[in-house]
Amino acid sequence: VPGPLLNKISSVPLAVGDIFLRRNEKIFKWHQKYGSIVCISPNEVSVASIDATRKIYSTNSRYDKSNYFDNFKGYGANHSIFATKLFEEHKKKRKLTFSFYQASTLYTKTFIEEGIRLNVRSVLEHISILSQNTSTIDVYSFTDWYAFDNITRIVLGPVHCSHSIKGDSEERRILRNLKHCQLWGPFRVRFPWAFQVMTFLCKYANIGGHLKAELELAKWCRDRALKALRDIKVDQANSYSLIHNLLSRKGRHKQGLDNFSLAPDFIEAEVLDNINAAEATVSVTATYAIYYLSREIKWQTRIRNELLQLPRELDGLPTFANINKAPVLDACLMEVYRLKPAVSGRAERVIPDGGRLISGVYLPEKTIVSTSVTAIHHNKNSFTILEEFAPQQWLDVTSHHRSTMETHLIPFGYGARLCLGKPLATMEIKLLLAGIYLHYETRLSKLTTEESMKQTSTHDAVPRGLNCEIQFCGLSSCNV
Ligand code: HEM
Repeated sequence: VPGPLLNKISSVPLAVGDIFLRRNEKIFKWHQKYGSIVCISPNEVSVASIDATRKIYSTNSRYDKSNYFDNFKGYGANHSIFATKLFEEHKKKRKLTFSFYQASTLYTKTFIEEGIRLNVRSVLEHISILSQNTSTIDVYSFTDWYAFDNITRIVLGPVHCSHSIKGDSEERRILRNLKHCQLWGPFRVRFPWAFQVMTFLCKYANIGGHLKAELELAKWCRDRALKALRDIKVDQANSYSLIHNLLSRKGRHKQGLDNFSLAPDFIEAEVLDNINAAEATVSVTATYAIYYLSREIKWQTRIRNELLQLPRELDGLPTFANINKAPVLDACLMEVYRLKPAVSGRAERVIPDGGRLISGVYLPEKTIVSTSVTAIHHNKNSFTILEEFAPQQWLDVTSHHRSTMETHLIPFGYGARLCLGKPLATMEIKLLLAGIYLHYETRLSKLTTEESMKQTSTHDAVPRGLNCEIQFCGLSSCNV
């Protein structure tokens, strides 16, 4: 396999990339130098073509996930859908929540849209109050609360969900600590023992409280899930939530599923995993969207003009069905997905028995392979503008070229394990951006720099500065 000689005999170069949170950048540079398949570490290979991606991730290929996903075991031995490594076991489990998260379900349940719209209103109130007293607002905080409140409502139901946008709370503290914890994630994965020792020492020195954030979130989720499980009446038609959905399947032996997968332990693991999967990714993406739009005012103006043409509901927002069809907003989001995919780059799979031929190179069984999302998103045969935020390339394009671009846009993964939350994430982000840009013009604060917004290769690819200060100007006072 092509690649730097050192990578073939030592994992140090990749480990350095991990520790300095630059894994994705490093792998992309190796691709630029050595081509579409590179050795990134002994027994680890990265690919940068859609053909290879299809071979690795498609349903027919049946590759298992790597041991990296053991880091996401929910509680003890319980593997959620995301963390289940074996192809066949995953296939069975995925059926449990697949239909719940499909666009055809989510986009037709008024309960879901209503809940998200309420949270958009809460964000707008938060901005309105803060902008009277401060000149800039940290967008990365409220997008985080927003994403958390949305997913907890969908997973736990309206009674047991969080309300972190509404006021300072235990949840806000946990979320703040989780962000800091992200920066330690790659170190924890590389050196689990060193991380444990560090956590132990920090506990005694009474510092580094954020290192426990994942445990705190797990406890929070378990407490709420247990309450929700106790309170839910399965026959109650209007208690729509993931927990309700999983419980109402229990005992029905639908689709030949094993009973074990519906044990309360599995449900708890799934609750934690879905909350984890949805909170940071949506928040990071929405934050980068507001960042780019604040840098390029002309695009927020175009979004606003487009939204102003749409009929509004009583809460002042157009329906999601209409917002979702707005082309400029869509093009801007596509560019954010392309430039700042909220993923670690570690969608690792294991080459099955007998080995496989990938990109013309034979890879022996048990080799770990993954696609470099950064390399695919910077493919010059698919995208005309590579480095800049360029929504126009999604608008001024033939349908044939657009479909090539869409094939090369993979922030939600690919194939058999494509993100289950893609429709939900898109709905949340578009409704939030519509709410903000119908009421405010946003500008970059001097505190927000390219350096502070540099994307790290942490599990959810957070911005290095862990905040994003933005100026909000109410439209009437801005004369927009
Ligand atoms: C912009 C936001 C999001 C991004 C960029 C994103 C990205 C991803 C990616 C890349 C994967 C595949 C990982 C792999 O193949 O190893 C994935 C899986 C998953 N995501 Fe998301 N995600 C987002 C939002 C969400 C939301 C809102 C949910 C809500 C529940 C969610 C739930 C899941 C689940 C359950 C899986 C596991 C699917 C499986 O293994 O079958 N994600 N996500």
